[in-house]
Amino acid sequence: MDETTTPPPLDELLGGMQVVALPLHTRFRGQDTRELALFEGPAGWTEFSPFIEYGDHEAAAWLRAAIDFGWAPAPASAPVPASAPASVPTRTSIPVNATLPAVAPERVEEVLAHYDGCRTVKVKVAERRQTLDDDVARVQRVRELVGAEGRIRLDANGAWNLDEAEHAVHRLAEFDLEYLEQPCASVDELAELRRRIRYLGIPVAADESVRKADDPLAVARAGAADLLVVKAQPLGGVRRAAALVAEAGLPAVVSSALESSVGIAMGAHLAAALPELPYDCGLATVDLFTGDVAAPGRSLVPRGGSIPVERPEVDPAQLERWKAAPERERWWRDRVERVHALLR
Ligand SMILES: O=C(O)CCC(=O)C1=CC=C[C@@H](O)[C@@H]1C(=O)O
Ligand SMILES: [Mg+2]
Repeated sequence: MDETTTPPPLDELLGGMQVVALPLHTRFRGQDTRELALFEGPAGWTEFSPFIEYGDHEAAAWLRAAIDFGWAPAPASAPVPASAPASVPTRTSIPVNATLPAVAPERVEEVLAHYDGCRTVKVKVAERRQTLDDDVARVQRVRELVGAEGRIRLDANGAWNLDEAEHAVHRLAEFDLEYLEQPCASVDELAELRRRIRYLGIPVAADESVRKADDPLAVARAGAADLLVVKAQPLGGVRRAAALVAEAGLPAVVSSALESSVGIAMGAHLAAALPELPYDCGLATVDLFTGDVAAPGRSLVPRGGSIPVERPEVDPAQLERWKAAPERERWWRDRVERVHALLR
């Protein structure tokens, strides 16, 4: 636990907990609905949303992050660790990318229309039960739509082996790629792929090798990535993630964990605190939902390609509208109780 944020008692956490199930307009990560828990702490609303299949040990970092964002004292009075950059935001808005699930080319235009003014598109590739031809058709359609000035990055979620990744890059390089996110699963494979495709000049980004690793700095130390994708919740919160970026010494892209506007605000505060932000951030994913917990018109969705660095006001009517079923709420209460016990 960050020494500045002692976990509140369990009763205090559970007392104000709200569990919602937000529908997605397009299937993402094999899911049509995103379940998440919200708490209202003294510093404001905060989110705890490890994916359903994650175990308690992995979920502990997500709870630390939620507590840090909802219970940390105001930045001005907080004694932050020397290794962490100031948590006072240095930016007031964050440029963001559109996130395109692995849809058929016919649907690309409709999905991208949700993202107002985004010049960068992250395209999901290497989806199960799809082929490289499907990826090529999707990326080709994106390039047609964004024009020569648009930026295209790909995310394979570690699904390719080394040779598949090398082959895929050869097929997809003609579409002028900004970077390749987690093309292979292991740090060794990333390092070797990076060596093999260096002549193409396409950077390799690490995502799962940071957020799901026992040692999130190992990929940077191994020289296996050109940049890191960092997510506030899995890395234990804004301050811990910012300290990790500083220690890694690599450029970073802040990305969402498919959160409501409350969790996205946590990501926006992380992006605002980083000294350098050379890439658009993956924080536009509220646009993948058909509902949110913020009041209508107040969601953290891009306007003109950016989101503001602010805590959205949570709307009781939206909490009621998207309230999870009672058995799912019980499931989340049990989870919070178990994970809270791990923090002590
Ligand atoms: O980075 C983005 O553009 C959006 C966020 C995003 O892609 C993800 C959010 C949540 C879970 C992940 O499978 C996925 C990712 O792999 O980056
Ligand atoms: Mg990723």
